[in-house]
Amino acid sequence: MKTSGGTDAMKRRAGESAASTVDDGDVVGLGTGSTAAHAIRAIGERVDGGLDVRGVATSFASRELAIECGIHLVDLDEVTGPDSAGIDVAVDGADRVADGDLIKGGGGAHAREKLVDAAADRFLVVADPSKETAALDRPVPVEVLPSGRGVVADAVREAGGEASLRRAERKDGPVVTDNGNLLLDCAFGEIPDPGTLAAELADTPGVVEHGLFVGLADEIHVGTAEGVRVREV
Ligand SMILES: O=C(CO)[C@H](O)[C@H](O)COP(=O)(O)O
Repeated sequence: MKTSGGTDAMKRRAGESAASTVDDGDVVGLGTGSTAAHAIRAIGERVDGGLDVRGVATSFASRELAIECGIHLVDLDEVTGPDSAGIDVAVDGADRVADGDLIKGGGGAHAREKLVDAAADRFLVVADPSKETAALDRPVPVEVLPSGRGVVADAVREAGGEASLRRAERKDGPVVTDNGNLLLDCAFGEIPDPGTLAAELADTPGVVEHGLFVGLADEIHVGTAEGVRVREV
């Protein structure tokens, strides 16, 4: 995604701030998107300087970037489950941040992002100030089984929303996720009770994962023109 130099600098500050908290020996969840990419590059620079970490990618894109940055990668199932190392910290971006709750999935990677971010001991959100709003107010990306898109769209309408299939920009047809599924962007207007909507979406047959991240974030790092604001939630 193309951003202005100013916004990109703010995203970079947020990414670098979160990357600076990674410790030697950590297993690190590597988020997706332009802000998370700054964090991945900053972790890569620390790896060049001798930091020993293992990364868990949340998407094809974050995997490619991590490889380019020299970060040793492991699969999620190598570090989770009984007697496993676990994930020490995950760093990921967001499309909206309100009261510590998030809308994610602008890049269509929220299913794997949620797996990794929720499994981490510490989940650090990295954002620029445009992502902060009083209420979650943009369409919620919902990954659906391809054959279930009509069923899910009907359920979204019954819940008071409107679902639109995300279409690809450079091909005729829909966006297909890294998991081979489709995406519905579901507009509900302002979401007064994200927890209730999250539970409703999760209960809908055909939904693989939705982009509401409720109560998962531990710290929000917001890059600004002056520096970085860090807030625990
Ligand atoms: O959820 C995401 C991808 O699924 C991204 O983290 C989110 O879209 C933010 O992206 P960016 O940092 O480029 O603004």
